[in-house]
Amino acid sequence: MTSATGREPLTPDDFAEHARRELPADVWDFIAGGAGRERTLAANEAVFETVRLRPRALTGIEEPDTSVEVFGARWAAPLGIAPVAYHSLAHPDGETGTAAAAGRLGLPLVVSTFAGRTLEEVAGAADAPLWLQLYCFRDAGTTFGLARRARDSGYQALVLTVDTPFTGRRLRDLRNGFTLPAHVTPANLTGPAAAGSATPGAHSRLAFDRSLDWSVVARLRDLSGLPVLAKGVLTARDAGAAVAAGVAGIIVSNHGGRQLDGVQASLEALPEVVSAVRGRCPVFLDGGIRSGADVLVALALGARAVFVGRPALYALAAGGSEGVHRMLTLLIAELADTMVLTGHASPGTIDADTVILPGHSRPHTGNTAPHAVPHPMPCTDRSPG
Ligand SMILES: Cc1cc2nc3c(=O)[nH]c(=O)nc-3n(C[C@H](O)[C@H](O)[C@H](O)COP(=O)(O)O)c2cc1C
Ligand SMILES: CC(C)CC(=O)C(=O)O
Repeated sequence: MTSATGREPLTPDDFAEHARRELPADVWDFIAGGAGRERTLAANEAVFETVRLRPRALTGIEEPDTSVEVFGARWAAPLGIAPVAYHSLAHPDGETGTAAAAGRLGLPLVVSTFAGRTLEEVAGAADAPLWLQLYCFRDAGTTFGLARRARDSGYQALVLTVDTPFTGRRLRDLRNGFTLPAHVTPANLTGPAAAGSATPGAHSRLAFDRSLDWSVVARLRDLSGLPVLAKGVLTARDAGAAVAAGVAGIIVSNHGGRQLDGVQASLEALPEVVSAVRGRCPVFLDGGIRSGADVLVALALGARAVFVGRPALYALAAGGSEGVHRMLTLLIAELADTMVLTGHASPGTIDADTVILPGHSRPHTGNTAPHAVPHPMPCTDRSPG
């Protein structure tokens, strides 16, 4: 697992560079790409560059405790792996390799509806919490069957993806005529739900249920007995609807810039959602997290924890299960260092005063409660005027 410069990867970007060399060009494009002109994809990472950290001196913290509690389970850090389809595209270890790596470190994995391994196989490989991400199919029996299987094999929550009535216009895939290699199939789908899945974009338009409304949250919760989170919320309005529908948590996400190009970066949307939720459920974030400092910034703006998507596949491509273990270990170590240097012995104290947002020379004062209503995040649009 060495990079182009012959060195061990030290950051998610190093893993990405390695993956780019390993993977066929069309597979790289499927993973790395976004919708439309990829403005939101770029903004997800760029927005973190605009936030400044505030150091603390002589705090006496020797070893910070990075762990957090989520739905009664202890995670080793406020960090998990986002649902990403087909890990076997990146490496034969697939989702079982990712689950084993995350599990060894005490970090959760959200398994995609489009996993290349069965839910039961992944459960057998994991020692840490598993959540199942759900797409809802026109064939409702498929969706509810997945939810029941998740409950029966020990998954701790369902993550309903709410931003994808069909997949966004991903121009790289359209130009490449992308189809999945024959060995990569959705192991948990059978019958009409699986038909045509080798072409993800076209398949989503045929198979996904676009008639859904928020009442599906209660149906999924009642039949599975599991907490249901909504993934893909970016506005106060949708956050309010999600809470009213009874979600146990919200994941602020724009699907890694793969759905509606032009929407806010996830971090930009986070304060609005946190304010609207008013502590009624935990708020999580994915999109653009590429360092331990990024994790801390998201917590400072009100996230309980964050998820990484592409970095998991890049690390898998670079070194299989061991690669994922190394990438996650590096992120936890960076987070721990950043916590010491900003004066936080545990994630619970990381508050809005830990960061300065663009356009501000000082942090907002008077807000020292952890995860309290944070600053508004100004738009990072760099266009003139
Ligand atoms: C290749 C790929 C496949 C994805 N598959 C799914 C999926 O099956 N379900 C889902 O809800 N989100 C899916 N996502 C979105 C991720 O869950 C997540 O929102 C996004 O990757 C986070 O951004 P990041 O890649 O910058 O960390 C996928 C993302 C990628 C890159
Ligand atoms: C197979 C796709 C529907 C997975 C997905 O959500 C994505 O590619 O963003």
